[in-house]
Amino acid sequence: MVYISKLLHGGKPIRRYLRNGFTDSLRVYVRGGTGGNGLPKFGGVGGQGGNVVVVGKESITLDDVVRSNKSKRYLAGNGTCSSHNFILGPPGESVKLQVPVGVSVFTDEGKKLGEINKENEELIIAKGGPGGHPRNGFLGIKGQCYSVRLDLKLIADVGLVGFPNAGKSTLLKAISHAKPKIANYPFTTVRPNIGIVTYKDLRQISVADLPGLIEGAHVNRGMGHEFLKHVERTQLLLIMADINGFQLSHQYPHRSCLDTIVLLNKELELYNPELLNKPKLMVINKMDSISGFQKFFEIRDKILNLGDVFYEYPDEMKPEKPLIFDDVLAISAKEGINDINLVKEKIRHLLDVYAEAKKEKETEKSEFLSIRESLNEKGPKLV
Ligand SMILES: Nc1nc2c(ncn2[C@@H]2O[C@H](COP(=O)(O)OP(=O)(O)OP(=O)(O)O)[C@@H](O)[C@H]2O)c(=O)[nH]1
Repeated sequence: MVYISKLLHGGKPIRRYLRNGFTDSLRVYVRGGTGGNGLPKFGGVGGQGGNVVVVGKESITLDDVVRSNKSKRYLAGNGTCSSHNFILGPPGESVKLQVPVGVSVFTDEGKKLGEINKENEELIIAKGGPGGHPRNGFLGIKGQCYSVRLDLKLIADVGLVGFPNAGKSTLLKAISHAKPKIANYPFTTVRPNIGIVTYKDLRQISVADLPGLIEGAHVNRGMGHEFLKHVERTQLLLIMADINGFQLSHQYPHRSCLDTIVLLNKELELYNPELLNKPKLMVINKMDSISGFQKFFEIRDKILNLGDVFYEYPDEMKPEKPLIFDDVLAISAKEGINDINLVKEKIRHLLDVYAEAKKEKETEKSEFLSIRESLNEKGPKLV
């Protein structure tokens, strides 16, 4: 079975967090080793303290990291002091901490130490101290020590974003084999769900369904922006809205479908304006509702030229830059079997078109570089 799933996924193992529930943040304590003391009498230099290094692994989750070391402390070995037998003290042993691919490492002050994007990629997160030598009075120096946060961002191809109750989980269930929780109340989805969409030619595309966003998410209303980090690495944003709009409860105003799209535009922009540059597919759901199509045709052009309607909104709701969609689809995730196929095909088409464009751009860039290199070789020599 594992072999078959590996085969279907193009020979690569399917990331474990794509199959299971997962922890997406973990705090651990790390300490680099202390350098060994030098030997003044002979000018001996102490060994360097070992480092704490994170190493990327596709096949593990942050839960595995906890299970493998419940203390969550990673202490590298100290360097050996210089001695008669070893004038240059041997270095301390480095500690390797395996983490899932997609992890970024931050200090408690929020400084980013780096990220792991590939299998076996390594990053030193706590350096060992130098050994004692003449310039530091032959006294070994302590290594770096602090707590760090391992922050996992999903690496899914498509990210589903929308207000609560828009039907994101229903769509995910319909297009993939995922089994998300579906209910007629907001915030049914409290953590990201991942589904794998399989096409007839066995190509597989991963889709992440994120908890619903609401207006004011940037000030932590609803689930806040916490989950938006997971769409940063997706290639395509699938933005979903309910044709009937959304109302959190009776105390809150009812927002029309167009309002929710403008508000999503605003929240995405406040989180990270670069998200607006990603390819985007707009899906309007619940078209089986009464006068669904009539409502859709009233707003279709406005969705495609979103910037033109901003003047109708108060300043606090107005985004700086409009979302520009590659396409707008009107579907019923619950009733429309053909609609589901249409969404699947559209996702595939857009991913293929953008992958092709990216490839062409890279080829152009490398051709340009090689032309420049050859011109440099043959061009007039500047003295
Ligand atoms: N009429 C109709 N109802 C739908 C459709 N799609 C989803 N629903 C219903 O809308 C409700 C919310 O659906 P979900 O899929 O849980 O919505 P969600 O966007 O994942 O919601 P959160 O988890 O709160 O973010 C459920 O009662 C669904 O049955 C549709 O196409 N038509």
